[in-house]
Amino acid sequence: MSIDFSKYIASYPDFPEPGILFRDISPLLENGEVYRAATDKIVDFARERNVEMIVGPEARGFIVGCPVAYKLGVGFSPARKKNKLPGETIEESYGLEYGKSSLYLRTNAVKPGQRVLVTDDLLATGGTIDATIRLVEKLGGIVVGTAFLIELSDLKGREKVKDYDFFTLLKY
Ligand SMILES: O=P(O)(O)OC[C@H]1O[C@H](OP(=O)(O)OP(=O)(O)O)[C@H](O)[C@@H]1O
Ligand SMILES: Nc1ncnc2[nH]cnc12
Repeated sequence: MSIDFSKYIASYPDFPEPGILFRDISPLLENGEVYRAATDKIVDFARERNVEMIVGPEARGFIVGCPVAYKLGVGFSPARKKNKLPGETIEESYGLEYGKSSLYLRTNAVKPGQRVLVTDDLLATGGTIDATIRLVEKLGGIVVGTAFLIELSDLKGREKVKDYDFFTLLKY
């Protein structure tokens, strides 16, 4: 039976600020069968690319990337926001649909030449995924794919990841 994943995305106008139509993945996550089916699609995408490591940005990139890492038996390293990661880290800053921020990755997170999948829940302007990719590449990792649950096409984030294999479950 094929699942209509769009039925499990909730939309909230003017959240977290006026003018933003927030696409919430919570209903998808709250349904075990649907969360697993969505994860399995990304697992298939990752298997075809011999992924050895997954990196996802805080916070929703963890929700998408961790179950894929578990299923593949590969590692997951979180790209975190300011003052969250101890030890030696590298930093990349980026702009958002709302706001500006920085992401940090442990300098040992990825080995040079490692095949890395970058995951997040949603691609909007592409700032977050671009910063995450830059972190991985700074450490010598090879980004073999980017995977999302949702792409917001109007915001043209796809242009930021045009050089990478791309997977999205849903497009708006
Ligand atoms: O393509 P972009 O324009 O960069 O936007 C997409 C990013 O924005 C959201 O995260 P947010 O920064 O709101 O953080 P959160 O996951 O901690 O809620 C979302 O989870 C993506 O990571
Ligand atoms: N419209 C949106 N909905 C949910 N998360 C987002 N992150 C950036 N833009 C977003």
